[in-house]
Amino acid sequence: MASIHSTLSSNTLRFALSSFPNTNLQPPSSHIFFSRPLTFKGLTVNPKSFPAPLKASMAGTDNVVIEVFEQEDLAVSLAKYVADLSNKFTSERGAFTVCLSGGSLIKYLGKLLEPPYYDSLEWSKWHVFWLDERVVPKTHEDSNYKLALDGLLCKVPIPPGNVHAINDTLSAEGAADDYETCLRELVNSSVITLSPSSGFPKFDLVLLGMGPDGHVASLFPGHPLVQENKRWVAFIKDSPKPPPERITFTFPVINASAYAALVVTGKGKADAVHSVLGKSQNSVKLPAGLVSPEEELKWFLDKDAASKL
Ligand SMILES: O=C(O)[C@H](O)[C@@H](O)[C@H](O)[C@H](O)COP(=O)(O)O
Repeated sequence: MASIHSTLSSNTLRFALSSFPNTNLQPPSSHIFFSRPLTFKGLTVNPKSFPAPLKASMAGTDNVVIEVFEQEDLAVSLAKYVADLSNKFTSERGAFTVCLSGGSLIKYLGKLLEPPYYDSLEWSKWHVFWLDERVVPKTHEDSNYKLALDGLLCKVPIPPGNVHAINDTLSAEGAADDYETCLRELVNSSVITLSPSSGFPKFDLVLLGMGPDGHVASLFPGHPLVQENKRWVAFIKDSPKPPPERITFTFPVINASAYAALVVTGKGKADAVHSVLGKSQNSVKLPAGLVSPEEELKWFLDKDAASKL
C-alpha cells in the first residue's frame, strides 16, 4: 500500500480503486492498467505512474485484467493477446480452441492478418467455434459465421475441418442439439478438454463482445437462459437483439474456459461497463458481470466505453 501511495497521486488511486467496491490490495491478482495516458473526469492517468500490477479483487472473479485503450491501440493489444495464447496452447497441447462472438469483435481481430502474426501463428492447429450464432443460412448477412469468414477466416490457413459452424439447415432447437453433439465428439477426440472442476468443455479462449444492455453471447439480462446450468449449448427464440432465433453457449461453458476476453467499445456501452465494473454494481448482475473463466478474464475497453468508470 505504501508503495502505491508513493507512486500514484491520491486522486489517481481513488479513481482506480473506486472501480472496485470490493477492492483488496493484497492478492488475488487483478490488474488495472492503461496503455497510454488517459483523461478521466479531468484526471490524467499515466500508465507509467501505476505500479505493475496494481492488485485488486472483484467479487466472484479472482483474476481480472482491465485495460483501457486509445481506439487504435486496442486491436494491436488484442492481436498480441490472442497470439500469445495461440502460441501457449499450440506448444503445450498441439491445438488452440478459440470461440468467437458476432458484432464488432471480428473487426478488432483484423491485426492478426498483419505481421508478425499472420506468418508466425500456427493456424493449422486452430479450432474455431462460435459462442453464439444466429439461426440463419451461413450466407445470410446476419450470420456470425459469414461475418467471421469474410473478415478473418477466409484470409488465414485454418483447415476447413477445424472451423466448427452450426448446421444451418436445422431449427434453433435442432442446431443447438447438433452443436452440443459436435462439441461432445471433439471432447472424445481430445480436441476440446473438459474442466476437471466443472465437467464442462474447457475452451482455451473465448472472445466476447458486450451489448449496451450488458448481454454477452446470446445471454440477455433477465432471460431464463442466463440461469441454464446443464446444457452446453442452448437455443433462444425471443432474443431482444435481432434476429430472434439463436443458439448460445451457456454460462457454465463460458466460465469453464481457460481465458476470456471481453472487447467493449463505444459510448453506448459506458453505462453497462459502469454497472459491471463501477462503484455501484447492480444487485442483479448483468450477464457480462457473470463472466468468470478459470484462468483470466481480460477486458479490452476503449476510452468511450470506460468513460463512466
Ligand atoms: O451475435 C451477436 O449478436 C453477438 O455475439 C453479440 O453477443 C455481440 O457480441 C454483442 O452484441 C456485441 O456486439 P457489438 O460489439 O457489435 O456491439
